[in-house]
Amino acid sequence: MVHISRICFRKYGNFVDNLRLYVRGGTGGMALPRLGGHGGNGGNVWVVATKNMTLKRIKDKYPLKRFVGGSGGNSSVRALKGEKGKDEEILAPVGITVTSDDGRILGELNAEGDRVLVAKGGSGGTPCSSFEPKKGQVKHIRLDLKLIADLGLVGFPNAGKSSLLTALSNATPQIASYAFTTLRPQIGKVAYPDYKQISIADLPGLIEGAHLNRGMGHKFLKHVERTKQLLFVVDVGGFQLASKTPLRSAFEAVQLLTKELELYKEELVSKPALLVVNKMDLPEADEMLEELKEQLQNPEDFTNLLPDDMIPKNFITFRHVVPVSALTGFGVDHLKSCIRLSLDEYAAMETGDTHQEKLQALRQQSHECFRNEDKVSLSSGVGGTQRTTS
Ligand SMILES: Nc1nc2c(ncn2[C@@H]2O[C@H](COP(=O)(O)OP(=O)(O)OP(=O)(O)O)[C@@H](O)[C@H]2O)c(=O)[nH]1
Ligand SMILES: [Mg+2]
Repeated sequence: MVHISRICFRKYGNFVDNLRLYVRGGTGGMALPRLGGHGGNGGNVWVVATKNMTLKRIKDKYPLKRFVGGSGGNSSVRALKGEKGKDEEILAPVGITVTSDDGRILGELNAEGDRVLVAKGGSGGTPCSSFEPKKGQVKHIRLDLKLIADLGLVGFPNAGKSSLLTALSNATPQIASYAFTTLRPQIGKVAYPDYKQISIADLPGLIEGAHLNRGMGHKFLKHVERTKQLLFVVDVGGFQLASKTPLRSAFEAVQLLTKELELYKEELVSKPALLVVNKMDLPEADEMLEELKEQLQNPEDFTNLLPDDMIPKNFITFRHVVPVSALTGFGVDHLKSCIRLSLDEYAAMETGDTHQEKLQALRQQSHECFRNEDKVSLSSGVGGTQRTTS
């Protein structure tokens, strides 16, 4: 046990998914009282989303974790308006949420080139400010990385999540027969014959009691917050963490995972989800699969298998239940098709929704437009144009 925790510590130490930084906008420049000039404004500090950047690189490159905008130039006889201070840019990876120390969200970096202003430079001195410049904003900010992937793998340790990602994608995650092999999230890309690519995030295994900070706790669940769908993976034969902990069947594993997600953030459970039943090459796998399917038909009838406080408020209805063997490749192509189908359906629904929303907004706008026209014509007393309502 000690051995495992030492390994966890060493490997996890390489992965940084949040960082606290000191930022300060540049001070404004002095004005020249004699000639009534204006000092230049201090430079701003921005966080800018860039490709191939990691929080670890920021940490290594700037050990002081301090970013300050340039000072504004003083006004002089040659230039009555002082030059603006240089902006400071913190290059950060895509997928960052920037928050202030008190938890207020300052902005999100969802695509390359997105930028968030984190500290404004002080204004330069002017005759109105008695020629005195202002200091820039000072803050501590937090950069919080949440992976952006189409699907997130959720499962107990050893269920075969990383093996599945290897079978599906180009990723080469670490695979081993002990729990907690995966210690940091990793993304794999799955390619389709029509060149469409989708991304899947492999996460460290959750265990029963993660909400009580057991195992890796809920630490990594933030990485499935932004995924479009969830891919539950269970071992058809169930899971037992240690000889002293109960053996959980595949059905129990599904419900315990659901409850852990619910305890982390209830919205997560309403994401579309697929269930992968792995290790179908094991003896008696077919019988166990049948039993699981039956239990999933009427989950309420089997809640007695779970501890009272671990019964989910709502049972997930999976869009697809797919038996596979990551080891032999059985069912993997079918799973690939189901994933694609589910994502395409979801995208079509979303465009349908946005279409409806846009239509609704347009209707609302034209409604308001007509109402304003009416008001104008009434207040001006002009008969104006006539409109027939349909
Ligand atoms: N028989 C059989 N074994 C499998 C299959 N898939 C994975 N395994 C084995 O199960 C063990 C765990 O596999 P991993 O892919 O590391 O499991 P994981 O869910 O990523 O585990 P953690 O990273 O610890 O959460 C390894 O010994 C794999 O070889 C399968 O389809 N059949
Ligand atoms: Mg793994």
